[in-house]
Amino acid sequence: MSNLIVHGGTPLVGKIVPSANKNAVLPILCATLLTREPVRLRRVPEITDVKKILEVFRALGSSVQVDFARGVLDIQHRHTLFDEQRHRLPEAMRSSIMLVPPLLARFGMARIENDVQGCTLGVREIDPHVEVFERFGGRIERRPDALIVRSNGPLHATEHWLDYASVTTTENFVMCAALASGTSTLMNAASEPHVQEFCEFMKKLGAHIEGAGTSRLTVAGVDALGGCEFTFTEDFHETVTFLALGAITDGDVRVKNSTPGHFPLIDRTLAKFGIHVTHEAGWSRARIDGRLQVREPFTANMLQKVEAAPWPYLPVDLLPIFIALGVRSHGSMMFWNKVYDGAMGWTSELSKFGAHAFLSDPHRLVTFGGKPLVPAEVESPYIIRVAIALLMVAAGIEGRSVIRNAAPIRRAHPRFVENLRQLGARIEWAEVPAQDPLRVSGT
Ligand SMILES: CC(=O)N[C@H]1[C@@H](OP(=O)(O)OP(=O)(O)OC[C@H]2O[C@@H](n3ccc(=O)[nH]c3=O)[C@H](O)[C@@H]2O)O[C@H](CO)[C@@H](O)[C@@H]1O
Ligand SMILES: C=C(OP(=O)(O)O)C(=O)O
Repeated sequence: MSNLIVHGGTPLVGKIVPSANKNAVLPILCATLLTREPVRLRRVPEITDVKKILEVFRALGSSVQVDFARGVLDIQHRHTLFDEQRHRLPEAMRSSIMLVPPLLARFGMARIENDVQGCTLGVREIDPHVEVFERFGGRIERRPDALIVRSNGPLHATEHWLDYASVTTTENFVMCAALASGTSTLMNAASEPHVQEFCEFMKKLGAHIEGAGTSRLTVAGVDALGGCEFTFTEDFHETVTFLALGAITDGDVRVKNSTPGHFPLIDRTLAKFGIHVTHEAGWSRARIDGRLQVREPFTANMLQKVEAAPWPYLPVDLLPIFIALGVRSHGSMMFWNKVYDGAMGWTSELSKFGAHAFLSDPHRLVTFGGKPLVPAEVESPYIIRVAIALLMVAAGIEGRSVIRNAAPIRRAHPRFVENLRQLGARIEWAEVPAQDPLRVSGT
């Protein structure tokens, strides 16, 4: 088990260049399997999810050359073969499901393990994905441990309207449509920055996509996709994380940011806690005047609130980071997770720091911030952004805290601890043997 030991209370100061967004990198890696031509990716982050997908590609016989120090990946799926008996898609990561369209396109069959769940945020359906595969002509076979998807020959174009704007289902739709015969249309498509970045990459491969960044996508199928070079942009999750870490420690952090156009709502949400963000000459900076303070709404008898939902709402993956700010800020704030029904259970851990947070229902939490906080040993669930949120709270409290089970951070953020140390944090990883569940405490 990987724990983080944090000696908090030090203001974080300095400059950070964020890594690439895991949720753009992973679909793009999966999409490379749609082409037999060489692809070069730059700014590839050394994170565990990337390594898992690259292992799969190597096992399939693809050529994979990666230099994480330079962030360069050269990949070519020319002599690639998939054998359903031998090969398994990685479990414990949602992105595995995005290997299905390229496997279907290349080998006419794919297999989805039952555990492609990723972060434990509550129910994460695969039904919208299955519907998309079926719409394109895929046939589904249910087995006890997996679903098998098959297609005879190329997929055929389709029109589809999603129940909700699902990120990975939209990416799967685009991958299926890119090589399907005819023009496909998706309504209620997801439009997150990572979906836009993914569509940009697909266009570089030669896909014909219109409407990226909107809720209506049109994809005209082509016979084959080519190779390309592509450079990942900075991860907005990491940008917000470092800005918020600067604010919660009363420091001054500047973060490189080439896409300030994605930030107006994020900035306004930070302003609700008294944090003022500026974007100048490619760098973002967060400052607080005095102390973290929840801004009172003008409407009488209403709680100030942060609502997270599919883009262009505030991204749900940022909610834990804002909850960390909520327990530090004076005043009350309501957090409303409109996406997941099981993403808030971890908030009971906050009481170990002396924080007051009330879970009203599975979707809504109220923080009563500004209480005196104490260092603590807390347990992170298997949720990347929660491990970070707990670390953020600890970083703002003088004394030694421990975040147990913080390893999920390595799924998305390379050199995270090194980056924090560069800003002045006193933090280190501690590898400890996992506890035996049968061992009674004290024996
Ligand atoms: C690899 C990747 O890109 N993962 C991201 C992707 O996951 P992923 O693509 O799995 O997330 P979805 O957009 O499908 O949403 C996840 C779940 O939320 C529920 N749901 C979602 C939206 C909605 O309007 N109604 C609703 O009920 C559904 O149960 C769904 O299964 O998008 C999520 C939502 O931004 C992020 O948390 C994940 O980090
Ligand atoms: C929930 C996340 O990832 P995944 O969908 O891969 O579990 C995340 O990136 O915060």
